[in-house]
Amino acid sequence: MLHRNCPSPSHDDFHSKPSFHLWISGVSKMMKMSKKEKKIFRKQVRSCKILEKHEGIKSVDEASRFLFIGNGGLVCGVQREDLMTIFNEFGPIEDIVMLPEKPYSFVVFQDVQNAEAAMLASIRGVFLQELNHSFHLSYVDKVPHHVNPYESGLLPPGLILLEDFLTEEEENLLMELDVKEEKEDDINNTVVCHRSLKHRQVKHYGFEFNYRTNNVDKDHPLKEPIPTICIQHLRRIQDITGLFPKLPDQLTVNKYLPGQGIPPHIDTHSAFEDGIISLSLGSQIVMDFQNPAGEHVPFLLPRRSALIMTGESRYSWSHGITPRKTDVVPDTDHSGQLTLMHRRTRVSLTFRVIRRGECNCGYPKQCDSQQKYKR
Ligand SMILES: O=C(O)CCC(=O)C(=O)O
Ligand SMILES: [Fe+2]
Repeated sequence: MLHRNCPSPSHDDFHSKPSFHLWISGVSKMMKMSKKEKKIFRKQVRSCKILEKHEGIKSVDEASRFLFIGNGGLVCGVQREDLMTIFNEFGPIEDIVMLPEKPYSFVVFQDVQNAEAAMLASIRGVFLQELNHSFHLSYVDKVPHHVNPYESGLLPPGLILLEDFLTEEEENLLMELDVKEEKEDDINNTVVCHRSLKHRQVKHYGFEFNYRTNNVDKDHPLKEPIPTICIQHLRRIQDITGLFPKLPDQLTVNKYLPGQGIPPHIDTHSAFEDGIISLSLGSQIVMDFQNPAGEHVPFLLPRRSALIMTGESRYSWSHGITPRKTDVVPDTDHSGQLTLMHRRTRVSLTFRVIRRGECNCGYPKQCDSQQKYKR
């Protein structure tokens, strides 16, 4: 089926003839363009030129499964889940390609008919009307090569993931530690310590973590130590890994609603020993790691898994969770395809061993103990 897609203005009759026509969906239906439609068309032409300049990809007249979404990129404030929500209505999506720093993205449908339906809707101007945002759609015959970030082969050294570490029953029991409504008598550090941070809710056991100083007051333990229900799991991690000669004595419970995250950080060296454990309850999430060279590694933490950061991954890579409602993760069918997953409420239990004395790790640049003596 032929569509009048995104002609280059040089051979286009757009400027020469005031009224021109558009082919739609193979139905030989000619549409006289209104002033508004012409404006959209002009923007579409502009978007296509940007596409060709940036990616060397030309729009094509023939309908295809690949849709170029001009004005639909990350720098336009469009999120993957916006595209998913909008375009999923037209049929199953195989891939969404969003490139960092670009004003466009690509939606790959499983079937060409679905792309045609989306194109037709776009011509009718139905997208993002409520957000006062218009997309400029064109067919393309390929999408830019994008490296699957999960297949880069780069992994933070020292990172250990124990999948299916907890049973569903154990997960449910541990969820009881969830950050509940704050109770008046609980919040002044006497029993346990609750805090509502901008991006998530936290609760501490054993020692309070102070987010202003990024450290703990080691001389003032909280009255409530790590709950006994956790100890069997910590012992199991001890057995499996051979690590943790001393069991963790500090626990932070983080509760993330979909859309919430934690900024990239390295847990303060002088506050905690090597070996940081994080149990994921209620939802999988992608944790972003970054090394000092600036290389990013997204790392999927499945629900009911235990993550253990040791050595280089603990001391010199930062970790964080980007605040968003979805994650792009490898498909469970191991096809190498990426798929979009909606986050649910995630409760994480982070267990750490309070450090007594200074840190003398092999990563002085990231070590507050060792930087202190340099000043
Ligand atoms: O939520 C998590 O798994 C990690 C939390 C974390 O990094 C922290 O509290 O320092
Ligand atoms: Fe952390």
